[in-house]
Amino acid sequence: LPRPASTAGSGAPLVRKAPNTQVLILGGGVTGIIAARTLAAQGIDFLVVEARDELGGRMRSATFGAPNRRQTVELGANWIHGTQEEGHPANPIYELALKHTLKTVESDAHASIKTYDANGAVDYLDLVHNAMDAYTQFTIAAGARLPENLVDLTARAGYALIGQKPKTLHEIASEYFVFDFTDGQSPEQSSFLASAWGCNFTYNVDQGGFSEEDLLSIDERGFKYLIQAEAAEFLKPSQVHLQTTVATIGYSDSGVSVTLTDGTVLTAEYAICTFSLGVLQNDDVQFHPPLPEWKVEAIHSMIMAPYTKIFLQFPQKFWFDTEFAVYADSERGRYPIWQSLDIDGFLPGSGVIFVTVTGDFSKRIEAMTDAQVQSEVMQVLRAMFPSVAVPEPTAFLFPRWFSDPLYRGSYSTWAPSFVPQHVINLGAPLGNLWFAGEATSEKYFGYLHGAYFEGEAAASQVVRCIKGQQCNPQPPILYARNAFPYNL
Ligand SMILES: Cc1cc2nc3c(=O)[nH]c(=O)nc-3n(C[C@H](O)[C@H](O)[C@H](O)COP(=O)(O)OP(=O)(O)OC[C@H]3O[C@@H](n4cnc5c(N)ncnc54)[C@H](O)[C@@H]3O)c2cc1C
Repeated sequence: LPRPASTAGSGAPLVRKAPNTQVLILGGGVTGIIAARTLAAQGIDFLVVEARDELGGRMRSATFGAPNRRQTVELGANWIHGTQEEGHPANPIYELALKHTLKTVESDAHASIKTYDANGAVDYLDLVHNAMDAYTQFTIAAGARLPENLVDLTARAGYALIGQKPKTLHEIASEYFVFDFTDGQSPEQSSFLASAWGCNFTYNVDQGGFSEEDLLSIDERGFKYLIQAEAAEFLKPSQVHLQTTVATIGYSDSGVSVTLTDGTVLTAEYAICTFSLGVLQNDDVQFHPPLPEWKVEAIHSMIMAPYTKIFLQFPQKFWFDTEFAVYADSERGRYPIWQSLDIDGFLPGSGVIFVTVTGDFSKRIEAMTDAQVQSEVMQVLRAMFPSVAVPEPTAFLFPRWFSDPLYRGSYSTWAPSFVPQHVINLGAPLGNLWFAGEATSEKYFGYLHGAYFEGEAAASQVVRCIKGQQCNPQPPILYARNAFPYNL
């Protein structure tokens, strides 16, 4: 919308009251775009407000590499986790990928692995496979607790219950590959129950999951293309404001008023806030009135896990021919998981390899300079390949999700103290302000498909409210209480 010139410089906030805009969608990631599509299908007017200069949110790609060897790499989401088995429901992200002819390749974290430690290549693949089997036992043990209504525990306690106590560096690195590399946090920090069902609801067809297949996007248009192409089918230019950052959100039972960082005020009957859990935790956006205690408790009882990929390009490939490599350091989680893009079927000849770090280690390195991180990474690579004269990389890229005020981390995971009441409260609306995002998904938190389903669900509820149909959001639970009191 054009900025009214008359009030410029007067000091008074500009009020852009978009005529007929009934719903403001705050954030243009998967949740926001699918919410917008749901409203568009019902003929409801809306406006998407997004701080960045493109849609996609945490589906974010970059062009990386030396000038004559540029490649598209995925800084954020890269996999479609679970596709479809015949006769079973499909992952909606997989359906979008098919619809928009996204180029993907099957990714095999179960078989295409090589193992290393500080002395170079050492074969402890049997331990990696043991860790995979242990995780299956872990999910079964967690599943058995649900019908009994047994309390949640840390994933570490869950592992102990199945007798799994990794001790050697190789065992610890193997556990990391299976656990932290997915959950983005350590077993000490994560929920036993939710880690298990998060896996089952996506991968286990018997539990309503999609399939065990993972696809990796290698599309040069970027993984984000699938959501941008979907948006292009229905989104009119007047229905989206890019490079528009929300500073405050005011809410009541009769409407929502959003103040942008330039002072402009947007008003609407309803709003759907899709900002990440990390943004909500970090007070990057202010709420008026301040969020009630039950909302604050829910927001801070979940974890926004940092998951960071560090990309390197070399003139020549000198590393493994598998897709993955696990590196066991004396410090758990120190540059442990390596992925090669320079393999057949992926991006052969690209010279690109990347390493992923998670959790507290990821936070630690975000505070360091690129040069310091590169030096640590190179130390590890040289330890993994002692007989190779490993050169300095020709390109290096290290995105900092945790310090980015638009994300403040990579994706949500459940802490053991995050109870069912909290997930209801995280998604519960405040007056006409609704909340949706991957984090509000009980079954699929953390995933793109979780974001998809939450955007669709929140917008469907808002449609019902607008149309005057029965629209009863689950009311918040003002006090999440213990079933059994402490006896102090
Ligand atoms: C490194 C990484 C790897 C991942 N890997 C995978 C994977 O392989 N597979 C998978 O399924 N999932 C993966 N995920 C998770 C997945 O990306 C998310 O679950 C999903 O993209 C979340 O979508 P969303 O719309 O809920 O949130 P977001 O994508 O965060 O969308 C929210 C939008 O709000 C905008 N915004 C924030 N603050 C403001 C503001 N103040 N004003 C205006 N706009 C604002 C943001 O720019 C963003 O576009 C990964 C995430 C990361 C970061």
